[in-house]
Parts: sequence; structure tokens; C-alpha cells
Amino acid sequence: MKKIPSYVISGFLGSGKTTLLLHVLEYCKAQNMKPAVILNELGSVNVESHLFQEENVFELLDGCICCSIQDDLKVTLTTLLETHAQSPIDVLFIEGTGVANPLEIVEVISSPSLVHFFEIQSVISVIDASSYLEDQSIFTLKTVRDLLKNQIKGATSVVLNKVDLVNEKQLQKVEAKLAKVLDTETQVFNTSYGNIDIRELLQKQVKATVISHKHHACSHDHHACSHSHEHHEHEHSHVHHSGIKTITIQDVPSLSRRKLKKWLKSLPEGIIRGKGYVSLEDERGIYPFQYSSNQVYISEFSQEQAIDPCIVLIGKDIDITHIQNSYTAQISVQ
Ligand SMILES: Nc1nc2c(ncn2[C@@H]2O[C@H](COP(=O)(O)OP(=O)(O)OP(=O)(O)O)[C@@H](O)[C@H]2O)c(=O)[nH]1
Repeated sequence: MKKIPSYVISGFLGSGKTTLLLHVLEYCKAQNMKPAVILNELGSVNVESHLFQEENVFELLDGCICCSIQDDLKVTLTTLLETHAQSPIDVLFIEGTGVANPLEIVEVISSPSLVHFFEIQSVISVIDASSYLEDQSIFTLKTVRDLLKNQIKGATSVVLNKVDLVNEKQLQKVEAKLAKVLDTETQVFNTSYGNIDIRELLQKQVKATVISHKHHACSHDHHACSHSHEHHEHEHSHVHHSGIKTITIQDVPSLSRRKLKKWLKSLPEGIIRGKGYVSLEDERGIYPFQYSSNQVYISEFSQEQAIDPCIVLIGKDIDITHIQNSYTAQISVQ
């Protein structure tokens, strides 16, 4: 059987992975390619399912592909192969959570039982140009800084996104910082909203392939080995075990756009990311919203699928009681 060309899309929370993936899927459609997508969310609800309605989507919820549900990823890939036998797919995209180490996803795909069916083409890492420097300095936890580094070092292509939010000088600073971590061969695309030449992005980059840190075995080129050995030596960067937490709020009452924005913007700095669905006062239906880089975006269009309102927040060292109290005071009290 021909191996399924597979891509890993990684990047820190809110960097723009899903935005990029949507462009990629559009491209596949135009090329008459049938894609499958594996989405991994840290929360227990996939608040982005509405974006992928027509796609062949496999969801892994409430975890991080790289550790707690690593076995689940194997099961999902096996299920995907069964589907593939009936209705073949042309390409697979795996979007990791914002705290996944892409090389560990590569490791699962490259495990002995799966390596004959999937072939990694590229590990794409999306970076938020507007918060990269800040993320490097605000995260005092070594594990988080290592994670950010590994997301970049493990990449074969880097998408430097959100350049619309920085000026030329800041961009140069980010580029200079990146240059210290990246190999000279790693291709870098500077963009906003993931708007890049997708054909070029999807070119096969053979550098990073099989890595097995369990067996310390490498069956590929030496470039990948140098990544993997470095990877063997560092301690696991399972950052959500050491600071990153998720909060899923359900039974959210109807509220105004203004109230939601005000509350999200009032949250402590530790909240890195928010997303969900809300019911808006005086408007019919349920509306998706996004919160990242201290910006709130609430969709103008209501959601077609029936879904319960919910808010998922992801943050570092969050004081849950504090969030709960502010939610009660500002949102749930009418
Ligand atoms: N200003 C600006 N906003 C962007 C850009 N790219 C994405 N966004 C917005 O940033 C928010 C997060 O984007 P996503 O694509 O969902 O990010 P993600 O990496 O999938 O986020 P996680 O699911 O947390 O891992 C959304 O509101 C996007 O519309 C960009 O280049 N510039």
C-alpha cells in the first residue's frame, strides 16, 4: 500500500495553526486531494469543529498527543487506516495542541506498527511573531522555554505568523532570535493569517523522519538523528503538567458581546488562550469566539450545528478560584 503523506502542524497556543490548516485544506480541495485531519485539543470540547464540517476529521480531546493520549493517537491512526481502506485519503494533517512537542508526534507515526503506512513529509511549526519574544521571557519555567525551542528546532518549516501585529524593528528582533535556533536549511515563511504559498509549504522536507526515543534507534538520515539525540537527552517537556492548565466552563448564560470582551480582557496575564461558543443577547443562535494575544474575536455569524455554549480557557499557573470568582461576578450573575 502507498504510504499516506503526513504533515504535523505544531506551534504554541494561539499561534495560528488552525488558520493555516484551513488554507491548507482549501488548497487540497482545489487540487482534488482528499485530506484527513487529526485535531487534538487540550479541553474536553472541540470548540473548532464547526470550521471543519466537510472534512474527514478525527478528534483527540482532553489531552496532548505527545503524552497522556499517545496511545490514543495510535488507535486513531489505526482507525484512520481502516477508513482509508474503504475510502482512500491522499494526505493526512495532524494538528497538535499548543503544548505538543512535534517530535513526539513524529515518533508515534514512526512507531513500528505504523511506519509502513504513513510517511512524514514535513513538520510545520507556526510562530506568533507578536508574542514570541515575550513568550521566551515571561515563561520562567524551563520546561515551557524548552517546549518553545523544541517546537521550532523540531520543525522542517517555520511559519512566522501574525507579522501584521509587529513593526519592522520588532520583526527583525524575532528573526534574529529565531536564526539562533534554526538550521540554515529550515524554510521560513513570514505571513499574516497563514496566507502563504501552500504548494511550497507542502514540499517534502526529508530531514526529520523517524525518531524513537524509547529504543534509541534511528532509521533515517543523520540530520534527523541530530534532532533526535538532542531530544533523547532533554527531559520531557510535558508542560501542561507543570503549569499549563485548561478550564472548561459550561452552561454559559446569554451575554452581550461587550460583556464577553470586557471579561476576557480582564483575565489575568496567565490566560494565554480562550475559545468557545456563546449565546448572545438579542441575537439568535450560538456564536464562536476566539481570544489570543489579548485580542477578542467574536464571529458575526452564528453556528449552524447544535452545540451547547461553553468557554475553554488555557493558561499558565492559573488561579482557578480567581477565574471562577471573576466569572461569577461578571458573567453568571445577571
Ligand atoms: N492579527 C492576527 N490574528 C491572527 C493571525 N493568524 C491567526 N489569527 C487569529 O488568532 C486567533 C488564534 O488563531 P488559531 O488559528 O485558532 O490558533 P491555533 O494555533 O490553532 O490556536 P490553539 O487552538 O490555541 O492551539 C484567531 O482569532 C485567529 O483569527 C494573524 O496573522 N494576525
